[in-house]
Amino acid sequence: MPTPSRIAVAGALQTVFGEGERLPEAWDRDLPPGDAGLANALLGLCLRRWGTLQAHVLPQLQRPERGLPLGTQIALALGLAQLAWLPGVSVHAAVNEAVALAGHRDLGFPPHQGLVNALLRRAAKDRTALAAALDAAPAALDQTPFVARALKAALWPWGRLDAQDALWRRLQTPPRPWFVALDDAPMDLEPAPELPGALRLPPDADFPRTWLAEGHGMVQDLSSQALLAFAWDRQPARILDACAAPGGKTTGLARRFPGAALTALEVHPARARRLEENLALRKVAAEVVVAEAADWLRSGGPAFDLILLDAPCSGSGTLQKHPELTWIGDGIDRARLRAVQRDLLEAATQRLAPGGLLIYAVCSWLSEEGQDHRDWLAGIPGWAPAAIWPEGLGPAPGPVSFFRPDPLAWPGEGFQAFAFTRHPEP
Ligand SMILES: C[S@@+](CC[C@H](N)C(=O)[O-])C[C@H]1O[C@@H](n2cnc3c(N)ncnc32)[C@H](O)[C@@H]1O
Repeated sequence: MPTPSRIAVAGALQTVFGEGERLPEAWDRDLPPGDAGLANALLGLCLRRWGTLQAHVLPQLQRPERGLPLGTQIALALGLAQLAWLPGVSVHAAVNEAVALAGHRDLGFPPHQGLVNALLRRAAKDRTALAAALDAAPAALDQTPFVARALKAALWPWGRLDAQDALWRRLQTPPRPWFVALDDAPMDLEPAPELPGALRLPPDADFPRTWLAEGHGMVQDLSSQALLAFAWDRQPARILDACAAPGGKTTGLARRFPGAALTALEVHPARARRLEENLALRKVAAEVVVAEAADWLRSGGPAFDLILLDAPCSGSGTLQKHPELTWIGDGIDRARLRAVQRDLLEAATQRLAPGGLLIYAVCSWLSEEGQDHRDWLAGIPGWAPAAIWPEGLGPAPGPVSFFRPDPLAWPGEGFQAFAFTRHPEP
């Protein structure tokens, strides 16, 4: 029987390659801490190097043109990744676990247990040579049209299309998370040099699961933390977080504007439950409403002084944290997303108080998900761009009303955010 960490990784790979779905947040939640570390490392390697791993196997098959069932591909990817890149895993464990996985009725393909055994034993004869051969494979094997589009979109505004290889190399390294401390509970974190207030784990420190689970802090990407440091000197009375789960930015808004009445909308009931749990854990007072935001905004009610629209998006800026997007990104219906984003933005304009601030954000590099919506709103009479470039990041490289960090200089997620204010009625 394979260990829980290998079963969890194989299940995650089935989700991505079998069902074409994103991985759920905290996909490793049920694993003990020691197992979760190995599982995350292994899953990251399999996802980042999936194309290379499969290409390595194919020429060794008698009938490569027939390909392999997914269960066999997964067992081989797990075995090869451990042999090549996880020297702490013994040959015995790497091979036997993978063979056992191949024999798993739901996750593997039992008729290929012998094949998996033979291919992995051959690879295990020289682990160094295996790693060298895999590392010498062309980067293109691990890319898809979605990746190519994301890289170009990230670099084009900076006139740096020549830097696609450099950016891809960064995206292929596992990210080190950033944290926000919510109280004084001790935790061995160090200030992140990129942004005042952002924190990082010292190298080799254990992931602070208990500290997070007890609500003393949260993981939040640097770009999201920077967004919440936007320059605005008003104290809003009513704030709406229109797309709120799992509540990272709701928490940030509550901390920044403690006196304001905060409403958090979320369309998916399960995600809304998660939002409520997170807010309760962090002692954030907010009214959580389960509703489709555009409908809810258009259904009438009082205006808000500040609306944050952290819109659903392709996530193209999160490839480093979510390597599975490489393989499912081409299946994302971008036209539908664009339409949803525009609809949400239009609905939000109907509920902003005169003089209020409307912030739109996406963790995507694609212009169609950010810049294009900004250009659209700029053409609507009565709306004016407002500063959003985060205080503490130094001078903005472009308009202060557009937060689009340079991907070659900024280690946070790919991000586009813009702000508009509504002119008071004449
Ligand atoms: C980018 S995530 C928000 C992340 C969140 N702001 C945070 O910082 O933790 C977008 C969220 O909006 C929700 N959502 C998507 N479409 C929505 C809609 N039409 N109305 C309300 N919520 C929506 C998604 O379920 C998802 O939880």
